[in-house]
Amino acid sequence: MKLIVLDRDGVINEDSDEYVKSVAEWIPIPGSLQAIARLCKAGWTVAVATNQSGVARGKFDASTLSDMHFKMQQLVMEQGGRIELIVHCPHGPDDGCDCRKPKPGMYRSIAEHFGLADLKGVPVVGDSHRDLHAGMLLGGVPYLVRTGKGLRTLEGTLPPGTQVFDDLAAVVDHLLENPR
Ligand SMILES: O=P(O)(O)OC[C@@H](O)[C@H]1O[C@@H](OP(=O)(O)O)[C@@H](O)[C@@H](O)[C@@H]1O
Ligand SMILES: [Mg+2]
Ligand SMILES: [Zn+2]
Repeated sequence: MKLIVLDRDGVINEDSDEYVKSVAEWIPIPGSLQAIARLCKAGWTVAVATNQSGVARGKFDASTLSDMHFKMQQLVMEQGGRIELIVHCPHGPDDGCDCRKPKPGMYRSIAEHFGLADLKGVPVVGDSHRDLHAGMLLGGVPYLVRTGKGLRTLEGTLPPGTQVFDDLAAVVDHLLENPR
């Protein structure tokens, strides 16, 4: 199957160092919703894996997060696409969970959801090193975008084989122009 796993904040929507705390603060990055729809129309299955420590930090609650994801899904569907699965980690850095990136728990759950043993060859798109590292632990192919925290991430060492693009739309252009 043509599966892709996207980070949320800084890839699909604008990120904030103050956390994205409300539906109103959830603002799509130009071209990202259309990019997801283009993938879907080309037969791709789109999943999202997102750290949401803002829940553990008390910045917003699970219901608000769910409302943000309803908005994201609705806006993608308005473009003719659909996000098949959204997995999030609500925990904080000190909670010792298995799902907070860079741990691979969310990516493992996504693979299991689709009946896959791993994510070998699956593009994993993120704006932070932890997104790429977590996806690669399951065999994912790393793509960094310059949106969100991507430019900051570029200042550090990237995982080997990481391909860098300006934004999600550019990643999708590349994937659709180079069918595997
Ligand atoms: O990029 P994804 O995984 O979709 O979501 C990241 C967000 O949950 C937040 O992650 C936080 O990291 P800490 O959780 O505080 O380390 C900070 O980087 C925030 O600026 C950011 O909005
Ligand atoms: Mg991010
Ligand atoms: Zn977690």
